[in-house]
Amino acid sequence: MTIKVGVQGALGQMGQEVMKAVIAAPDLSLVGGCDVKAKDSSLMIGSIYVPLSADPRKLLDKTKPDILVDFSLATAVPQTAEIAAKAGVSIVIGTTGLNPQVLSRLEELAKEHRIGIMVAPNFALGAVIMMELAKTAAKYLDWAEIIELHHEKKADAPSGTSIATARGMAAAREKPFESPAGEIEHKSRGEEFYGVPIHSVRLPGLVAHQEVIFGALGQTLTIRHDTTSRESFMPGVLLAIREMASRKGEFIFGLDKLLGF
Ligand SMILES: NC(=O)C1=CN([C@@H]2O[C@H](COP(=O)(O)OP(=O)(O)OC[C@H]3O[C@@H](n4cnc5c(N)ncnc54)[C@H](OP(=O)(O)O)[C@@H]3O)[C@@H](O)[C@H]2O)C=CC1
Ligand SMILES: O=C(O)C1=N[C@H](C(=O)O)C[C@H](O)C1
Repeated sequence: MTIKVGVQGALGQMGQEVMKAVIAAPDLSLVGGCDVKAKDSSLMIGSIYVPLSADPRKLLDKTKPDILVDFSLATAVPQTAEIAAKAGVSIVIGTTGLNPQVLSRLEELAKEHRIGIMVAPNFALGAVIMMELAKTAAKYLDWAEIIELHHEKKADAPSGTSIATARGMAAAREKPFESPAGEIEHKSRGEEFYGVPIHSVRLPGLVAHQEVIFGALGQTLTIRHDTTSRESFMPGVLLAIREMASRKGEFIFGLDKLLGF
């Protein structure tokens, strides 16, 4: 059976990549795109006309997707999710910067409306492995900091990946990470999440990169992941679409859950 897919944030960097990947997948059908700057019209991708709208309600009514993939802006997600859930459409969300209240509401929506909802801060396999390796290292090494580096157009900071990494690292330990004794709050020391300082770099020329650096007596361990192209996210996004189409009533956070980690 073909899974019908709509894309929110369709005119953005990720949205365009997702639409290409969906068109290329034989078991998926791209039925439409939605974006704040779209006019009610259509977009030609290769030889396919994709209906576009600025209004997710209109798009869902007109194109009736099974799944809506969202790569837009954190502030857009709550409203889009309510609309999709009421229409019985499952949702795969890559948008980062969602706060815990929004995540809880998404969990409720999945159950209330018997739809699948997945939120993943990073769909690249290498990034998921980096997060898993960081959890392992965090069990043994007492000092850690994260540096995340992204393109200059990124809206949120720190990245969703870095916050999820810090959360996983802290959960893997029995005690908090160490930090310098009597440290004064210097702005340049980054912002702490789950006891791990995170430093954000934004520069043209970068795509998405992260280093998790552990320290111990006489040694450091650096785990680094580099995204050099947004194609890296597509196998993960397609896996999530295929899985969430049939996981009615389930809320899943993180691609690791679908990869059996
Ligand atoms: N989970 C993952 O693996 C990944 C997640 N991301 C995340 O995905 C999101 C998008 O990234 P990226 O594609 O680079 O960003 P872009 O800014 O390129 O794309 C976002 C698109 O959404 C549009 N948009 C903004 N507000 C709304 C709204 N209210 N309704 C509909 N569309 C809206 C933007 O329009 P406008 O330009 O006018 O604002 C833009 O066209 C970010 O949160 C990013 O962190 C990115 C890469 C991988
Ligand atoms: O905005 C991006 O580009 C990315 N955002 C995600 C994040 O915030 O972690 C995933 C990846 O780092 C690319």
